[in-house]
Amino acid sequence: MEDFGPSHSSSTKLVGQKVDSGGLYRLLQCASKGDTTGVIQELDKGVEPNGADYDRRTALHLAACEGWIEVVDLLLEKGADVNSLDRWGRTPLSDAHSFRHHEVCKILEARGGIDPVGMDSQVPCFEIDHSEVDMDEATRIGEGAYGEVFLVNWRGTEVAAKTIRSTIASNPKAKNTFLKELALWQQLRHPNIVQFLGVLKHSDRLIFLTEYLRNGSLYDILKKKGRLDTKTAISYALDIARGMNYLHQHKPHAIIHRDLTPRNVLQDEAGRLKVTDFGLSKIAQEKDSYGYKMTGGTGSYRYMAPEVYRRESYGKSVDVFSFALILHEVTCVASKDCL
Ligand SMILES: Nc1ncnc2c1ncn2[C@@H]1O[C@H](COP(=O)(O)OP(=O)(O)OP(=O)(O)O)[C@@H](O)[C@H]1O
Repeated sequence: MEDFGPSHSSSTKLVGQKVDSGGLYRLLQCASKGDTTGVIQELDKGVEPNGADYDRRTALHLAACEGWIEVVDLLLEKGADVNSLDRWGRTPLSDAHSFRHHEVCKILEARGGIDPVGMDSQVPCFEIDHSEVDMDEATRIGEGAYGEVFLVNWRGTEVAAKTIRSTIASNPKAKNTFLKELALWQQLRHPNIVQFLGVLKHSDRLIFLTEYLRNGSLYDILKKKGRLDTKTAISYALDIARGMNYLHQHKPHAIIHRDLTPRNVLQDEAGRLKVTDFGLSKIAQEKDSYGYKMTGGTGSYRYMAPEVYRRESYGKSVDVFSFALILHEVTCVASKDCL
């Protein structure tokens, strides 16, 4: 996907002021793709190097996350703040540490970079003490195939707490697979991927926290609005494509979503779409052994490539199939009847 135009130019909240949001988004996109020429172009146009997206992620965070040495050097040269904090309290060095980009770590450290989250960024799955979240005060948001979702308060921020059904959590093999998927999710950082925050430890239930997206799912949006206008549809398509591209480009192995549906695409306050729940469907596909229902009950079969339910392939093509169907629906047919 080559178009790096603004996601939602009129509604997006940006930390960097005095620039059009399109310029800032292009800078962020170029930084995350290692496009040095694009970064220079945007900075030359006057885009502020410390501008940030809604999650307060700067171009330096994104370049450090991906290990783009040249872009990191360039941004620092142009005045990027080496210790800017994103919404999760992470600096560019925290991200470079997490992804083991040693050269980038050295560059950032030489410029005074610090990593406030320290070893937390290295652990396979960030554990949060259950006493930090009062589940008795939780507000139920909804329910999916794996369990209920609640709105809770964690460290002064509203976050989503996803509880996993006891039928799954009590099965050691299923629980283990779940934790492995969460450990992978914990490593991911992208503006179009829902941010995983951690697993509650010492809890009698399996509960994990993610960022809370107050506008709900694309499913809710389509149900309410029906077919979208072209501009919105393109902007949504780009958001999903960027998130999916990030998953598919993941090294050393591509991450295949397997359950990309409008219900698994959520919208933040700024109007940006983020993909969630990737990889977790792998567990549901082993439904027979764990005895719980497949997500198809809420509409997943509709978006599922034939090779998945024939259990022939779980490659990138299955996500492309789902993506194409979602695109078709948001641009052509989305109506209350088809959802
Ligand atoms: N991070 C979140 N922020 C806000 N709402 C959320 C979040 N995660 C899930 N939800 C809402 O909670 C409900 C249940 O979500 P969940 O992911 O458990 O199931 P689902 O995706 O709807 O269905 P399935 O599990 O069958 O795919 C949905 O309505 C979704 O919009």
